[in-house]
Formats: sequence, structure tokens, C-alpha cells
Amino acid sequence: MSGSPCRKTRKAKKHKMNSTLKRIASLTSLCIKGPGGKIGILYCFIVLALNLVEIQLTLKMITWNKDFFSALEKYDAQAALWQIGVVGVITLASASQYLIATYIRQLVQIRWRTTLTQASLERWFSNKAYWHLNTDENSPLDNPDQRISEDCRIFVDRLTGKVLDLFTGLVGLTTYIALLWKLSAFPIAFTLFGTPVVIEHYLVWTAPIYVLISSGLTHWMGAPLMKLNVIQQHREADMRFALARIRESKEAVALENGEEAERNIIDRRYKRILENWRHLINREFILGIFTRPYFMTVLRIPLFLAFPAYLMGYVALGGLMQLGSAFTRLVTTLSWFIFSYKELAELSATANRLASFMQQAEAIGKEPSPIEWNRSADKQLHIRDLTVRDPAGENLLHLPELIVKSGEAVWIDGPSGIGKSTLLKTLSGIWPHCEGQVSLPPGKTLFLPQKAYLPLGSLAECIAYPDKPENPETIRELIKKVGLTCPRHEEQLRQATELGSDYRLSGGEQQRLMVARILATRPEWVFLDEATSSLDAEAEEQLYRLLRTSLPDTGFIVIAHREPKGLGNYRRIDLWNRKPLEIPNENLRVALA
Ligand SMILES: Nc1ncnc2c1ncn2[C@@H]1O[C@H](COP(=O)(O)OP(=O)(O)OP(=O)(O)O)[C@@H](O)[C@H]1O
Repeated sequence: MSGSPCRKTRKAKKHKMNSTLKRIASLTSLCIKGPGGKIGILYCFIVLALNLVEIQLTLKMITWNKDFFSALEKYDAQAALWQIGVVGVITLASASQYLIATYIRQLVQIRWRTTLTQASLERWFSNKAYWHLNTDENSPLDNPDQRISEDCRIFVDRLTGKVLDLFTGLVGLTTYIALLWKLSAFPIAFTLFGTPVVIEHYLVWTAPIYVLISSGLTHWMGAPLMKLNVIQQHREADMRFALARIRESKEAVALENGEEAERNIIDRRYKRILENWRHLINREFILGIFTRPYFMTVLRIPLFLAFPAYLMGYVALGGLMQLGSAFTRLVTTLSWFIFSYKELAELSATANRLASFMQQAEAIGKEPSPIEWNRSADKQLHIRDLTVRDPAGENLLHLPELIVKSGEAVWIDGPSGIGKSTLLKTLSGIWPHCEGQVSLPPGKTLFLPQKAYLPLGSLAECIAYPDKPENPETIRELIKKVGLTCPRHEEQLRQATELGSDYRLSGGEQQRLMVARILATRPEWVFLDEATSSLDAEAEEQLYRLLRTSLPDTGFIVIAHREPKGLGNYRRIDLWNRKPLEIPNENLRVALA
């Protein structure tokens, strides 16, 4: 039997709830295991202890209500004045408790957020997850880069806020129930359909019924909020991404007068935000119809409910006020769920997003590599039976065998789109759609794409990237060597790297910087993907000559559409030829799939 649809939905909801709780627990344990995480637990206990002090202060305040109003009822000015002093002391203690607890709670947040952010970054960078993770519009993993900073903050904030409140609430609940039980030792009697009904301690029973009905209504009305909040964050992040992309490509946009087109893209994304926002505010409005009056009356209702006890003469005015405030505290504590609905929705949505990001990033490392990687002991790069495909599974290239000795140079050229860059991505180990065997010789390898990458930081850091920078004098010499000799270059280079304004350098100048990087990092193997395409032929030749003479033992694999003069003796892999290609070297046979 497959079960009724209703039961199935309930089962699915229960399963979802369980997996959310598991995710919250696993992220919390990650926070605790990090540096200073255990001290965080100690701090949480201190916050809990302070919260228990707050419960005691609340009990004092409930008693104060009785004493103060009794004094008023009796026109006892001296007692009333004394109670004003008492309330001052309680307020002072309560404010101190609140400030210290909040401060310690924030100390926990600093520790745990740091751990969670580090853990996310570790997964983001390890196995190049930032490259592999599918983050397009239809992916459930939206804008993970933005999530790392935002979700880690929200998760820790809600966890240390709401979960500690939950524990405090549970203690408070038992205390207030016990107090109300003691205070409301009188029954309420009425007739229902001709039958006399007497309910002892009726105020204690009324509170949970009142809150249960209210919580049920809140959940029913507010349930769609969770999904709408997730969609809203997704769309906001999409718009931020589109805006950041314009900043990144501002030169192309400005040159192509793309303002209107860009404006349309942003407008479309903003429209999607508005669409969901409308649903969100409608739903918040519906929820508010209930929660707003609830918040406003929650402090009055107890008085109305305790009123019959006053009329029946069970309590005096002071007792009524004491009952009212005890009932209010019980209802407020029970209402924790209602007051925290939005934040709880955020906590669960954030936990789900963060955990699924971490799971997906971890899964990347677990997938076996489609390439059989070996370490070659003979200082040769050895590729055997390598097939490179596109993501749809269509063959792009097939290399039966290619051996490159250290210090050798290979030039690969062929038509656009044939798969040259994809071949380099395969050799770097990031392209998953391939198979074959690759033996890499030991030593450093450097892959440089056509578009130079200038990381944010000092010029020395940019040149030495990804290694640690050398001394500034060496850097200055290297910059001169690659032809950036003009005095104005110094300031431009500083702005390009330190301020991230790489558009201040011409394409050729940026590529000269990349040549300086090869000279600074001195790799054993260099893979260049049209990395000199913006230079004029003469400059290109000079730079290749510089590379070959400075790094005579380095193997060069160069993808270029024009002959890399200056590279010295090189072998050519000509992918223009559509038939299997015989190259003079016996070891090198290239065929197009
Ligand atoms: N990340 C990717 N996702 C989907 N398809 C891709 C991806 N990268 C490359 N391709 C496809 O693989 C094919 C080969 O692309 P590749 O960039 O390797 O060509 P190329 O020979 O280097 O071209 P060019 O000389 O124009 O740079 C192209 O059809 C391209 O659309």
C-alpha cells in the first residue's frame, strides 16, 4: 500500500524537518570543533546562567506587581515609595544581565562564525569547488560566494540567539507554571449545555490552550514565508551579481555603449525581486493580521482572564496584578515560537543552504578522476590515449600519444572551438569530461590563460602569484625585463593591482605582467593559452626569447593562433588537419576525434 496523499505529505514534511534538524546539529558541531569552539560552549553556559538570573528577576517583578498595587490599594504612600526603589534595583540588575549576556553571546558568535566561514572557504577552495560547482540560475546552489559570508553570519546569529532562548524558555516555563499553579489555586465554575463545570487552576490551563491555538494559526498562515524568503534572497543575490559583473566588465560595457542593455538586464532581475517581494509582503500582511493584534493584546488578555477571580473575591487588586503578570510571562514564554517564527524560518533555510553547499563541495573531492594520473620519473610529460569531450559528451580531441621532454617546446594551433583550451584544462586536472592517462613530471607547473589575472594586492604579490612575493628590487628588474619600463607604468601597475583597476593597463601590458610572473615563479612546466595574443609580433618574439633563455630547462606547451617565433625549436601540433596527423617525432601522433 502506498498510503494516502495526506499521509505522504505529512511523512515528507516530517522527513524534511528531521533533515533540517540534522543539518543544524551537524553545522553546530562543526562550530564547536573549531578553534575556541569549546570555549564558545562555556560562554553559552554563562549566557544560560545569566538568563536564569533574568528569570529570577522576572519572578521578583511579578511579586513587585502585587506589593506595589496592594500599597496603592491601601493608600500606603511609604510602601509605594519603597516599591519604586525596589523596581529601580530590579531594572538595574535586569539591564546589567541583558548587556553582559548579549556581549558574551556576541563573543560566541565571533568564534563560531569564524570557524564556519573557514570551513566553508576550505570546501570552496579545496578540489577547486569554486570552479566545479554548478552555480547557474537553475542550480539549487545560488551564488555560493555570497552565501559564504551572509549565511555563516545568519546561521550563527540565529543559533546563538534562538537556541539559547529555547533553553531559557524551557526553564522559565516550568518556573512560571509552578508559580501560576500556586497563585491560581481557585476554580472557575460555569454551566455548559446544562451541565455544571468546575475547572481548578483554570489560568494554568488557559495559557497553553491560548498559545497553542495562536501558534497553530501562525504556522498555518506563515508557512509559505519560509519558501518566499529563500526565493527573495536568491533573487537579491542574482541582482547583486549582475551589478558586480558590470563593474568587472565596465570597459567593454562603456565601449559598446551597453548601458541600456545592461539596464534592461538589471531591470529584469529587479522585476523578479519585485514579483516575489509582493508575494512576501502579502503573506507578511496576512500573518500580521493575526500576529499584530496578538502582540498588542498578549499583555491585556491575562488580566481579562484573571478578572473573574477578582470578581469572585479570590484575589484583591494586588493579587490580580500579580496573577496578570505571572500569566503574561507564561504566555510570552510559550509564545516564543510565534515571536521567533521568522528567525526560525531563516535559521532552517540558512542551515539547509549551507549544509547542501558543503555537501556538494565535499562530493567533488570524492569523485574519482577520469584521468589516470601518474608521476613520471623521467622528467617527461607523457600523455597517452587522452580523449577530451564537451559537457554534452561529444568528443572534441583525441591524443593517442604525446611525450614532451623537459626544456622542450610544443606549439598547438587549430581552428577555434576545436578544444585547445579544454585540452589545457584537462591537463590542469579541472576538466571532468575526459579519459586517458597522463604522467606528470615532478616540479612546478603554471597555466596561464589569455585573459591575464591580476589578483588584488601589491604589485609584488601580483607578479609572484600564487607564490609568496620576492623582494621588490627583483620584481622591479623583472618588470623592466618584460618591457614595462616607462615611468608612468609604476603608478598604473600599482593601481591595477592594489586597487583592482586592471583596465588601466592595456591587454598587452597585462600579458607582459604574466610573462614576468613566469620569470618570477620559474616553473618547470608552462602551459600558455593564447597568453601573448594581445602583443604585437615583435614584442611576442622578444618575450618568448626572454623566456627560453631565462628558463632553458622549462617545458613550454603553447596554444596560439600565430607561430610563436622566439620559442626556438618547437614541435607543432596542427589541429587544422582533419586527418590523423603524423608528426616527425615518432612519439607524437595527434588525431581529431
Ligand atoms: N565550461 C564549458 N561548458 C560548456 N562547454 C564548454 C565549456 N568550455 C568549453 N566548452 C565548449 O568546448 C568546445 C571547445 O572549447 P575550447 O575553448 O577548448 O576551444 P578552443 O579550441 O580553445 O577555441 P578558441 O581557439 O576559440 O579559444 C567549445 O565548443 C566550447 O563551447
